[in-house]
Amino acid sequence: MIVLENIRKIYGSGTEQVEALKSITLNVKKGEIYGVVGFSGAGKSSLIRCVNLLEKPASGKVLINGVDIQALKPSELRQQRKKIGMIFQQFNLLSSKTVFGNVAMPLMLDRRPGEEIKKKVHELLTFVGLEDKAGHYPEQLSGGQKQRVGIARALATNPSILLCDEATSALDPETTSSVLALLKKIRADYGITILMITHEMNVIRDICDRVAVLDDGRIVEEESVLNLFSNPKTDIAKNFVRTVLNDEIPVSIQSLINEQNQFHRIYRIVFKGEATSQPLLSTIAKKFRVDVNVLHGTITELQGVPFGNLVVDFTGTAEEVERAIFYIHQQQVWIKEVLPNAV
Ligand SMILES: Nc1ncnc2c1ncn2[C@@H]1O[C@H](COP(=O)(O)OP(=O)(O)OP(=O)(O)O)[C@@H](O)[C@H]1O
Repeated sequence: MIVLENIRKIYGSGTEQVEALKSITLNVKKGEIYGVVGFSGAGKSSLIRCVNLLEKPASGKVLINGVDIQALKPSELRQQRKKIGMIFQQFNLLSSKTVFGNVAMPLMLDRRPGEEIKKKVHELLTFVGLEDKAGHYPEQLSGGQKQRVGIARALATNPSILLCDEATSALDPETTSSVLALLKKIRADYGITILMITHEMNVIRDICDRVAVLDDGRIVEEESVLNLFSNPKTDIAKNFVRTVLNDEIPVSIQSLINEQNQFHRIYRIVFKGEATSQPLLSTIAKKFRVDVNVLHGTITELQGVPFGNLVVDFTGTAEEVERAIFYIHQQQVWIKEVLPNAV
């Protein structure tokens, strides 16, 4: 659906040159919600703007539905761009136009008949829940309402792709949730493929299927959201995951970790999906001669799948603890000993 092949983006020239994207390759599938997360300056805006050629790559290919859009004539590119909607952090609404006028704008530029425009704008405003705000001006709207207008406008030309440029970064948490729910509905109702850039890992957790971690112009990790959250590999991905899943072990527990011995050992257990509903720890306590004590943990939901991260203290003979650990491995549950200074 969206394929980027070895995209490089360079700003400036000579000694002032900045290589914002260093050979980016990614493939967003039809109907997918794909997130790119990175800190400020990582290259997120450059990346998303290369998808509709608002920025021209220095080299590499951009394929949309198999079409190399850099090879299109200007008129063909204009047609192609109608299939790629975009929403922005600062909404980019025209303050001199009403809500109706803003949503109608792409259709007017496309010279559609007035009746068709009226019908379509009404349909879109109903879809985003703003049918009663058609005559209002942007300054009379809240941030969340402005973004809904931005979304309605982006959908006006029936795009197959929606690009979201930090679409919720200017919104409070509750409004963010409602805008994310609307984006999910767009995918469900219209089958639109969504590519979003964000620095907020909670956005990735709540809505994306897959995620790429961008650092200094490179994708350093790409995974399903479930896999990235359960087993981030790079330090930067670990830091992003920590911003929403607090898996750091509290200082009060650190001393217990340092005092571990062969009868008293501490493990981190990561449960995914069905494993979270199994009474694993009570089974262990019954099946083996070990005491199990949960020291710390969180349980959340990722992509509709329950996900748990627990720090557990096992007490028993070394042999019994090993048997219990072996049993946990057999249940397809991830478990690893927490060693002093390795938390
Ligand atoms: N027009 C420009 N001219 C020169 N350098 C630029 C330009 N736009 C971006 N850059 C540089 O390219 C790099 C990537 O910037 P980009 O805006 O893509 O990152 P970002 O991850 O979106 O950051 P932020 O979240 O702060 O917007 C940065 O070093 C930035 O300074």
